[in-house]
Amino acid sequence: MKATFSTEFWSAVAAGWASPDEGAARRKRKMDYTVQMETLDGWMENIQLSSQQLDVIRQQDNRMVINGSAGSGKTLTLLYKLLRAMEVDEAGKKMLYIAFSLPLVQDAKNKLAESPKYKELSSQSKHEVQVLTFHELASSALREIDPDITKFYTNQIGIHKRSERTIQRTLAFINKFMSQENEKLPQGQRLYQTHRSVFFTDEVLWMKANGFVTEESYLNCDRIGRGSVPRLTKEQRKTIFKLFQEYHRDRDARFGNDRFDAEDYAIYLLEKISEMEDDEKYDYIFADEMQDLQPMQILALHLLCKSTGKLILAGDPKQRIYKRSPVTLRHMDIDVEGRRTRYLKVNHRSTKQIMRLAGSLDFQDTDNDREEVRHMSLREGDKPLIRSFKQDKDLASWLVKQIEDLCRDEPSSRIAIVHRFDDDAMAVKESVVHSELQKLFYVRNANEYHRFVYKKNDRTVFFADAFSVKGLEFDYVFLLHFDKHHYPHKREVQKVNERFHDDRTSEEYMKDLHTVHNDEKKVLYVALTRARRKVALLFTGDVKNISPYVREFVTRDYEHYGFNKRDLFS
Ligand SMILES: Nc1ncnc2c1ncn2[C@@H]1O[C@H](COP(=O)(O)OP(=O)(O)OP(=O)(O)O)[C@@H](O)[C@H]1O
Repeated sequence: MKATFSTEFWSAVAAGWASPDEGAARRKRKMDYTVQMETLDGWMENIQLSSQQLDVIRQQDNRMVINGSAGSGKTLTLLYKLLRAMEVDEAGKKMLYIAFSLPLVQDAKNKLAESPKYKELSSQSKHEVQVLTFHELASSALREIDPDITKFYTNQIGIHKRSERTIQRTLAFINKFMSQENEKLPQGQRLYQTHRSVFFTDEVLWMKANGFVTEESYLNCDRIGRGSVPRLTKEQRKTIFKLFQEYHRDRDARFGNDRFDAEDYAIYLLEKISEMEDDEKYDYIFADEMQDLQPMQILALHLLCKSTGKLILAGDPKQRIYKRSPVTLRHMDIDVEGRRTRYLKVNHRSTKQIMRLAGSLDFQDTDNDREEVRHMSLREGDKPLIRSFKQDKDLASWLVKQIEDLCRDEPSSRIAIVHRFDDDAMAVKESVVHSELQKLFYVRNANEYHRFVYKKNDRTVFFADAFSVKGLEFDYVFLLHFDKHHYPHKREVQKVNERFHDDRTSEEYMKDLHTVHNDEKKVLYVALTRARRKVALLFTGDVKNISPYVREFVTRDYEHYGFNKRDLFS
């Protein structure tokens, strides 16, 4: 495979997002009446599907989106759709279930393994069923391109978790260019100093995530998701595109079989799909957490379906915690208009009190052009608690006591401490809370989630960052860092401030800052909605240190301790 992306194929993609499945995707919705009266009881233990979930499971469209708030049963419904396809379809079908991360793959596999229906159906070996992350799926295509390739990504890598390898090599490349070549360019094509470093890395990966890998498509694209500063003129875009090509040539020459960036996976998979015969493709693809799949990944899944195949996407735009994109499903010719997009409205995970608090966070979802759908929760519970502590050690001893009590009174409950150290392993290790917890409990990270099987007196707590708890659920969530440095995360605010230097009054600055707040509130929303029974938001310092997002909560919706609610608004 050449370093440059094949112009012919990618121009066709960018021009019309043409799909061989055009006819099939427009096919009329058909209800399968044969099992319409079934309730599918007993397929999974302790699950009685709602009529709305049943309706979605029975729906037969070739392209479908299952939308719904956190905890509304999207994953469950998707798994049931897989089970139902296994039951009703004639033998020999190829079925693929895509989960967002390795822990979620394992979680889906566990749920299937525990399902009496799956046990029955898989023992018949009627179909070929795979459960994979997107990267696991795509790495097989890359192996064909280069059998000597040594390293593979198997997990989804998003904007906040760039691979170090990719960052280092893009930075080295752009820094060399800026110091040696930039000045030699004609004035208009020269890049600004602000185009170096992280800007270039993000631009390259964004281009690949959205399929802007030919000059024409890149020069004409709408740079949604890239912020307004630093500006990039059309002439400068030409420079960036040349660098984009040179970066790949340079990378391939220097890194050989260790050359792929995570965003290349979808691109190469798409090129491979364009050479595939229909019968090599899948009859069914079910993809969860679609809001965080990149456009090229969704396009690859769409094209990886047989012409008569089905692609079912499940997701919640409110939980999108990675970058926005100019490429929509419509651009990709994935027709999910009308009843092909279904909303699950009842929350089966969190209590009314948790959802009320999380639901009052005010953020927009620019991709969600549909009217807001109201959701309801079934269970009542305690109000969330917001609590301040003088110092970390006070917070740690309170937390230890709470967890001690829970381990004694409700030994089978799952407990998570959700932090914002993100990928900073050193910060985790050095944190007072983490070291105090380690003295008394088994502290596990999110990757170990699927391996957690309750044993009496197990004393397990999960200590995980707000990104890696995505898609997981716990009975109790203790959210650390509910302060102004972490919600919004100061790293994200700093990035915007650095881009604008002293000019923090411009409209563009306000727009980019607004985007940061929007994304950070989604991170908080995801973390809060992991809790089934109760959530506590904790911070240290006085009330001035609290996260500004506290003001979006209705004061009667939470208990508080250590500060006065009136001081929040003074
Ligand atoms: N009909 C039901 N009966 C009992 N439990 C249910 C039902 N539907 C969903 N649940 C449970 O509710 C919880 C949330 O379901 P699920 O994980 O499928 O939601 P989700 O919409 O995918 O959530 P998220 O967007 O946060 O990942 C799970 O524990 C699931 O088993």
